[in-house]
Amino acid sequence: MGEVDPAFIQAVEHRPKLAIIEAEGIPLIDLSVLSSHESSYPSSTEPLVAEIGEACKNWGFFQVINHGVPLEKREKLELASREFFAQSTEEKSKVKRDEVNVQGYYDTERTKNVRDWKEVFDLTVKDPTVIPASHEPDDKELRKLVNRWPEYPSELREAFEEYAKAMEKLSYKLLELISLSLGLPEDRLGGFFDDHTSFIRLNHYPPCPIPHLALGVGRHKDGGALTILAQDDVGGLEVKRKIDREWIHVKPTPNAYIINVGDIIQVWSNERYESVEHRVMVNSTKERFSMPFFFNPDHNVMVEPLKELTTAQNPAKYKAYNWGKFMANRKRSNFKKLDVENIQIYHFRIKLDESS
Ligand SMILES: O=C(O)CCC(=O)C(=O)O
Ligand SMILES: [Fe+2]
Repeated sequence: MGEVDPAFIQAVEHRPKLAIIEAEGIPLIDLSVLSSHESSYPSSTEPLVAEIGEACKNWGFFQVINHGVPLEKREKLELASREFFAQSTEEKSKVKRDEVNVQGYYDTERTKNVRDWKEVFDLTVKDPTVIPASHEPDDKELRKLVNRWPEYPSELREAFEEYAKAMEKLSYKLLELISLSLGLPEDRLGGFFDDHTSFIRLNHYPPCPIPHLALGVGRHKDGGALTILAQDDVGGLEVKRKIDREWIHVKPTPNAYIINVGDIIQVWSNERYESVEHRVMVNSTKERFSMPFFFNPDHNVMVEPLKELTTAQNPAKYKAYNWGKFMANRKRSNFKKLDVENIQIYHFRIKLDESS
């Protein structure tokens, strides 16, 4: 790439600092106590629940080890992803997303209207996945998202399906632990996910000639419930630390998953837990691969603070909003550069004087 498209250039205040400051990182949590039991939570899991609660409250992010996901499943999909992205643009474009079916390959995503230095391939976990056809509140039409499978590598489909199953299992476990950490029954949140709209994004961040000016993904918060991220050993993910709002590097830990609570858990918990801003740095020599699993509820779920977590002294901080419409709105603005601001949960935030 000779001349770099100015659409990639971040505003001065959002440019990354290339020197990595080694600081206290996000918590590392060992899930091995879970493998000794299957369905109910004996008292031996209480310290784990407390640890998860603290991590969600203080960071919104943590890493897990001994999570029960077989390494081989992850490695198979990582390999298939590398093989897919190594093809020519022409080949990859055969499974390119379009305005009707937003699943597939694309290399022009923008975050807050600045282009991201990456290419991605999106696949829904349930195939097909049903979501509203448009973001218009009165439009009741639904649309089926179907996955586009590339011809090469032919192993991608099976690798994806196996990995997605393992991610589903881990996300239900995490959801139970998060419910318990909020003082709720373990099965309080699972019902929102019967027809979940989760998807996996395969990310490829090529080497970048201007790593001090561009980002792999600009600063953002994840809009869904939970994200489970597999990153390779290159590094580049940064999380905004809550205590001082500094960008903190997330050091790769072999075979760990990085978990973060998304906007939906922020709303359900009435802000006991917060969805935290993060971004991805790129570098001039190494390409990087990552695979986030976005755990999202059914499209018809109305997201609002859970009644058990609100009181007269701590009233609901959000009005209810429909997840499917929220998602349809986001997908729309991903696709085209629009002048309007991306939909955000603060658009549903109740101002104090309205609620009193
Ligand atoms: O690649 C990464 O490390 C994170 C990507 C991310 O934050 C996202 O796709 O939402
Ligand atoms: Fe993210």
